[in-house]
Amino acid sequence: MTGTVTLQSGQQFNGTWETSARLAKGEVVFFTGMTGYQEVLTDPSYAGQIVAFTYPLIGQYGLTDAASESADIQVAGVLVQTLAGNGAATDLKDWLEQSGVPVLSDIDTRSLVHALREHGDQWGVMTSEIEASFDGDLHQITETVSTSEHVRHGDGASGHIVCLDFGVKASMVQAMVERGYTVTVVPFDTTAEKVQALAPTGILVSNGPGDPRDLVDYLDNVREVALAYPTLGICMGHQLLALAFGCEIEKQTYGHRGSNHPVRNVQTGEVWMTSQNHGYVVTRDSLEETPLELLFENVNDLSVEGTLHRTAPILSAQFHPEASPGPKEAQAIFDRFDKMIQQGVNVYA
Ligand SMILES: NC(=O)CC[C@H](N)C(=O)O
Repeated sequence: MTGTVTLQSGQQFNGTWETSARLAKGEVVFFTGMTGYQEVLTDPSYAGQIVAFTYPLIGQYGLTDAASESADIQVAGVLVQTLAGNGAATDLKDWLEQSGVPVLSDIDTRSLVHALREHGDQWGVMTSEIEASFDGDLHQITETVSTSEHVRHGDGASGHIVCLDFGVKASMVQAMVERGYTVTVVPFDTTAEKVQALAPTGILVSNGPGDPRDLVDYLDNVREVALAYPTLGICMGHQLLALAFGCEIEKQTYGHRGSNHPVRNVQTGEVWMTSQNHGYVVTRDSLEETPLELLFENVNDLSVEGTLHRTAPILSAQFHPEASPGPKEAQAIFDRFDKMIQQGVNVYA
């Protein structure tokens, strides 16, 4: 059966409709990593987006429990050149079918990515044999991906990290559990008072889907919590900390989504190859006259990749140090956070 993805620019790409769900709407973005489709599909940061994979063969190494970043597939739809079955019980197509996620294969992903790079990431509709309009828009979906209750991970004695969950990836929590921490994941809107009642020694402000500017109502709370304890913000968490301390955010023409984005530490000159997944960025000029200073920059486009608070132990990264998928060399961020916590600053202590 044939199917089509139509971009808001009017461009259409035809392919083979692979699953029974007939319709998907969402922002169409592209991921450039050669591997990691399971991690991408289950990363809550992609919730509501239609993801095009630029690597032409997707599904060929099956699925493993350990590679899922959350319990379910999060993306709204999938665009691939070749959907490869692996002939085993862990078949990507079967899983997408069971999850009700529409998939188009035989898409000319190279042309599609050219279109997105020219016109920008944009709203799109995937359909087969039905008419569909472009109604709807990207809305804030944090509530749908954040935990509704406190969830504890690990029981390490290094300290207690409270994670404000804007759509956290499992491997981000795991990175701190591996460093001997107990991590409690709490709803994104948990007040500073309730966070304090959990007696944290550090705060993790997580990744997540959507436009951080839609979360203005929560910025005062994020700032209050961050100023009280050593804090690490990753991706959405980094963007929210930046907004909370007075920086500005803009939408990129097309996001950074892949496993080979080079990032330079401007203090040491060291360059890491990083995993990334974002469509918004902190504007570099807006750092001036805020308490945040630039710590990391993107080697390709010089965009802001991370900050340090000038006086408080607050560290943030636009990239994903937990990788999953991608190279692990930026894991040093978690070691630095560990060190910040061990040096210990807690305004309530
Ligand atoms: N991975 C993330 O946390 C993404 C943050 C934000 N939704 C963006 O696209 O920029």
